[in-house]
Amino acid sequence: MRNSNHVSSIIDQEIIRKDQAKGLHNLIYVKDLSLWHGKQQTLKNVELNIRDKGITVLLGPSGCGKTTLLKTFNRLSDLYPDIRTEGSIFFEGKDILSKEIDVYDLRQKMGLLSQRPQPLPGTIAENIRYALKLKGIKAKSEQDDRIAHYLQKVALWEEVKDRLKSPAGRLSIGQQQRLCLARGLAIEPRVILADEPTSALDPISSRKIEEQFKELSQEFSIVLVTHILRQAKRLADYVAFMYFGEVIEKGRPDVLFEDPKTETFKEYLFVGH
Ligand SMILES: Nc1ncnc2c1ncn2[C@@H]1O[C@H](COP(=O)(O)OP(=O)(O)OP(=O)(O)O)[C@@H](O)[C@H]1O
Repeated sequence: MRNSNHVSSIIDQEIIRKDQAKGLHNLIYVKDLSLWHGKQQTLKNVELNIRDKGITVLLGPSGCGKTTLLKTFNRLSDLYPDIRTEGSIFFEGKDILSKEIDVYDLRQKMGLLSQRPQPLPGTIAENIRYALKLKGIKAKSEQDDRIAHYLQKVALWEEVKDRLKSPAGRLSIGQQQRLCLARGLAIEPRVILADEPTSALDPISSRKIEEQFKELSQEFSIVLVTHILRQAKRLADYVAFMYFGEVIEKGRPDVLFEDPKTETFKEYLFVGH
């Protein structure tokens, strides 16, 4: 990852001051971000602000770089040795691409919900208890209270309260995804990064996840990757449309969907993915 220094946070403070003067509250600022996988450039000069609270949707056809962008937010991109970046991502006054960043801390603040639910081996309760232990919550009674709290928060409590000690793997895929969301919330993130979180789910389970996202967006910033146009229309407070590694249109959904500027986005809307 690229090196950076305190100049980043000075720039960040200036941008924040300007935004606040305009009544905007942004949490993440992506500035001129480019990313290469080896020789292939996957992200090209991305400029994007992620709102503080609400749902920012990264929309676009397969292979346009949505997941890659999402993974740079919690530095999961570090896992690939041939990745090189230029540009910055400002979050809480720091450039998260800089070497000085505590990646462990960053990943706690930027929780990731992946396409396929990935429950831990063990029981339903243990899945959340694990996250609570990571947060340093040791007392069993407090852990139990919080397990109930987070399962309620994802509307799973009524379905599982009598079988908390049964294996998480026995839940339906939709329930597993809500359990993973509850486990992520137990870490108390600031941002929820969701990579096509409903793609493995049936329509009813998908709708439940969408409802949870709407509720959670009052409290958290959610960055949602999807290529489903209808889902973007249902959920987005802000949309970035990506194409071949570039953000080519962005803005409020009412404006963006009603008045697309580029032929590419018009065609995407017309085909209606
Ligand atoms: N680890 C990697 N090594 C090399 N190339 C990669 C790697 N990860 C992604 N790519 C390439 O980067 C490009 C963007 O992929 P990415 O997964 O970010 O797209 P996407 O918009 O999320 O697509 P989808 O909707 O299909 O998941 C693709 O050309 C992909 O092949």
